[in-house]
Amino acid sequence: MLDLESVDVHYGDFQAIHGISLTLDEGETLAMMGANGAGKSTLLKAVSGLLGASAGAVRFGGHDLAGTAPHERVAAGISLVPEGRRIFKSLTVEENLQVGGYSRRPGPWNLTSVFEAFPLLAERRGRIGTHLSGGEQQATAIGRALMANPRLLLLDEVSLGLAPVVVKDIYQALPVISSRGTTVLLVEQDVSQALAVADHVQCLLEGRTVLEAPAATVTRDDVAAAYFGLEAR
Ligand SMILES: Nc1ncnc2c1ncn2[C@@H]1O[C@H](COP(=O)(O)OP(=O)(O)OP(=O)(O)O)[C@@H](O)[C@H]1O
Repeated sequence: MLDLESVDVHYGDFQAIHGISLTLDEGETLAMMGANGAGKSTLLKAVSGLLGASAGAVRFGGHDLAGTAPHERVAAGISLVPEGRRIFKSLTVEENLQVGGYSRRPGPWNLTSVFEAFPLLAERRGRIGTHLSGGEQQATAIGRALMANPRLLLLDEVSLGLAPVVVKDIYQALPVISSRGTTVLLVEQDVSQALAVADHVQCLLEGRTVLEAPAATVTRDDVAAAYFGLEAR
């Protein structure tokens, strides 16, 4: 479904991504890991179209996305949940979800299925954004992206700044999301959570891939070593 081939990304003269390749099949979950500044968010921006690749190719369903604007990528089935839980704070949970479904594709996601994936949201459906906890805001942001019925969901650091018990709640939804056929590319610094939900993991160091493997074959120590550039595989 998603295929990156030797992608470079620059911010002006600064090269943040160096020749990254990855493949992600339909229904799979890939966790992208790495320390702060490794290039994870930059990579998600190159897939969602917020940044262009300066070399290499980003293909979605076999089509090269070069020159395709972010809103066209959303229409094609790519939805990004950016870092920072940017929901509409003056709207209720349900209104936020409805905004996400404004230009929806056909598919399994609607208010009922989002509330099934995130039972905590069902109880808060009439509550406005300012009165939600960090975890509830994060769940709303993910639910809002699902309402568009993406084929590929990009999640940037969903656990950032949340208490471990809340992170567990959010992560419980991921197998439900996958079971409905949605493909997920997630950026995550919480190694245990990432290994628990992902089919494949990829670890970046200074914009380069230093580890790429099926999640079941990787240990926390492998990832820690890759984070710090101690071992490549
Ligand atoms: N707007 C920008 N202009 C210039 N350089 C940038 C910009 N955004 C990010 N960078 C640089 O690109 C590199 C990769 O940043 P990126 O945000 O992708 O890393 P990350 O792995 O997502 O880290 P974090 O966990 O801190 O978000 C870093 O060296 C960062 O300083």
